[in-house]
Amino acid sequence: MAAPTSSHFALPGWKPGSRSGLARRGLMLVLSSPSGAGKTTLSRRLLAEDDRITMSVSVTTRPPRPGEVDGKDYFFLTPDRFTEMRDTGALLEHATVFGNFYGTPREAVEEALSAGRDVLFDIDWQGTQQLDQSAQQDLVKVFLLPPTAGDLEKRLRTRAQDSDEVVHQRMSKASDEISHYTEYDYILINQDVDDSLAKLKAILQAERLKRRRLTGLADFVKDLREAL
Ligand SMILES: Nc1ncnc2c1ncn2[C@@H]1O[C@H](COP(=O)(O)OP(=O)(O)OP(=O)(O)O)[C@@H](O)[C@H]1O
Ligand SMILES: Nc1nc2c(ncn2[C@@H]2O[C@H](COP(=O)(O)O)[C@@H](O)[C@H]2O)c(=O)[nH]1
Repeated sequence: MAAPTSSHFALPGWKPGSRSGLARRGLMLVLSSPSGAGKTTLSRRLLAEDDRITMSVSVTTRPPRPGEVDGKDYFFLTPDRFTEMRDTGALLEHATVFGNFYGTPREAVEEALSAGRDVLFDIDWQGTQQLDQSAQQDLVKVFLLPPTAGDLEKRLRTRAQDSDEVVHQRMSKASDEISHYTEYDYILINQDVDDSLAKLKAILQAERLKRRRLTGLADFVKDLREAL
């Protein structure tokens, strides 16, 4: 496992390779919300400010929006290719959302986690339920709410990347999506992006310090106690 590089989980006295080195398996930070509440916006900000978290790039059969880049925003697949990945177990979770297929490629996530990196997911409640069954201990689930229904519609419209029909379809599903908020650990009302980002970073920092996530802690404490 890679040596920890941040003071967030390197205790005082930690030296690379030393017995008291603390490492941890990465955690899986899930963001869900009704469409347009701000997951993509917050994810980009978090990724720009935290170099220990990696985005899970989903596969989808939805067509690219203007400006979206294949391999960065999504891997855009044909339905046949998506089905092949799903049927060969290459997806950690998958769901049909707004009539398109979406899924999380397994390999990249497993590699990142075992290297001690955290992974950020922008997925819906169906995918979150599936991850909860397979990776409950690693999962941190955050649900974003818009401040008002009017704000949500305005955000979908000002994003200006979807047709009126698509905006209408997404608004009509928002209430159902929101009904799943009770399945999440944390709720952020995304009024102000800077404020939401600060809260998201605080959640991440606290979750990284959870005792059960730290490997090597028992040895560290043993060494410490022996030296007393
Ligand atoms: N706190 C905020 N205040 C005002 N506008 C916001 C806020 N957060 C995001 N937005 C804007 O709302 C629009 C939708 O945001 P974004 O694309 O991040 O939503 P999303 O949850 O990722 O949507 P989807 O589920 O459809 O992918 C964007 O134009 C974004 O700039
Ligand atoms: N279960 C999954 N849901 C996903 C995945 N990737 C994205 N999504 C969710 O789909 C909707 C629509 O996204 P959009 O980019 O078309 O606006 C949104 O709720 C995403 O969170 C995935 O891999 N699995």
